[in-house]
Amino acid sequence: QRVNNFPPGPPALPILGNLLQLSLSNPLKDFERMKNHYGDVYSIFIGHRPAVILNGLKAIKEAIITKGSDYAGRPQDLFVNAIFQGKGVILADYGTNWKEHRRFALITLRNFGMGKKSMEDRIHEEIQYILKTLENSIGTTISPQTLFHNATSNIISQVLFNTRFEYNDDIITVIIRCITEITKYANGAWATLYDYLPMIQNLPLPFREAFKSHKFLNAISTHITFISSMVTEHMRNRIPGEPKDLLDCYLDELEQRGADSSFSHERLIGFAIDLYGAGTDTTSNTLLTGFLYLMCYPDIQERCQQEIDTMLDGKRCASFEDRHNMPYVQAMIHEVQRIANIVPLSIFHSTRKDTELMGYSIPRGTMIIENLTSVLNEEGEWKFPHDFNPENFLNEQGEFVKPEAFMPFSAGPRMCLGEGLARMELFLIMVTLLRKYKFIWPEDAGKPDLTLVYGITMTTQPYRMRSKLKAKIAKTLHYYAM
Ligand code: HEM
Repeated sequence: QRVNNFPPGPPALPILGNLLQLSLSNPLKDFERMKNHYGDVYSIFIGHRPAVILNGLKAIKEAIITKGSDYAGRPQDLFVNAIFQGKGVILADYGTNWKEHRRFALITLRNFGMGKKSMEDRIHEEIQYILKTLENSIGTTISPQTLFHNATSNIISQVLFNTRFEYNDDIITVIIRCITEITKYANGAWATLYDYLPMIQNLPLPFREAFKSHKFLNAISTHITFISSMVTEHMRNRIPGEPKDLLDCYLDELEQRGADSSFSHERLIGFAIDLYGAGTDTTSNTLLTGFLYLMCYPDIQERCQQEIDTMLDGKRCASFEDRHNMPYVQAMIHEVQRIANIVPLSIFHSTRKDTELMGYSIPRGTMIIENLTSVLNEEGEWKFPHDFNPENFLNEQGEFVKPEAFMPFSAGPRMCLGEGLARMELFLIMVTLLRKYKFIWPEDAGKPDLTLVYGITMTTQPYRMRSKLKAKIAKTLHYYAM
């Protein structure tokens, strides 16, 4: 039963709630259908538990920005909580642990060079490996999935562990596969069933055994083992007071704070798992969507390249500051992020007290699902809500403008804390690659399929791409080989 003045929604069945009205493999269309029927704020029942779905800029803004503190909790009784046990920052509920770890992450990432030269250097170093891989693929086609996942994983790995891995390294290949599986399984059919019907956790064998040996749990335990080994290695080899990476900084902080803070070795593992996973899968999937669209829209690719060539003329490499002189490229990258819709339902929030939204009453502890998809393609907020068109981010003078409805990183107190790093990576990687290569959809690859695959993060269908040295670059190759 919906309590008085609770947002409306479809009638729910006993035990199952609205389970039968949602596709377990991709509920995005069902959410949109319900929005058209019940309005921007509606509710569904996940088993016996109510959840409120927020759609559109107005409702989402009121909740997570205007009343941000009321909506900044995280549900603590989902499948993913049972697995990760609230040790990191992403799933941690509002409170001292989350606040201290979030603050520490933001400060440390900034000190490691967010917006500063050193982070740019690290990203440029990794770009050299991407360029080498592309160089070796000339005359043939490559699958960019592994390439971009390896590159973004190495960038965050440098920040966390001061380590990078070769692209054919066996360990990292497994770890990246685990991360991509986790983001698909964590809100896939199995996890959703567990959340809808928590009683399945207590069913007798062999069901539980089958569940325990499921690929998802294997992926998580491999990932945890990898991060734990990194932490152990840092504890053994670090020089106190001389941090080389974020793990060292954390261990220094732990020593200074002593036993009664929220910092601990165990929490460090959860924290590093979160940053590593969130830092890898999101940025790489955005790049994958970006290059797929640039191949499908060669005119947009070419216009970006013209701007890049003009603005970087005589410069050895791009710097993040250059974005201010490249309105079209900026617009293209933001448009890629809008279309890529990387985290379509954000990470679920929860209310911290009884509150209100658009006239409805929302009790404390209600699960809140921010439907970011509904804002990123909201009619009335975009010039071309359903097309890929960088004009969505350009004003009549051709200047770059960022509409309020651009929120792929969400907003408010729980907003993505890796935004700065992600934006720098996207800009430097896309600009450097587009400066040197033209990307072409292989003639024998059939028609490109732009349908994205649903998960906590959206991914493209696997595809192959052909890269060709740009004519101007081909002539001056020696310059870049320096
Ligand atoms: C294009 C890239 C990225 C996108 C689209 C993205 C998007 C998001 C979104 C939508 C959230 C949920 C915010 C909320 O609950 O309201 C989030 C949270 C988070 N992201 Fe990102 N992210 C990206 C890159 C990164 C990177 C590179 C890192 C690591 C440095 C990172 C670390 C995190 C963390 C730790 C949280 C949890 C914040 C909290 O609960 O306080 N993300 N991100």
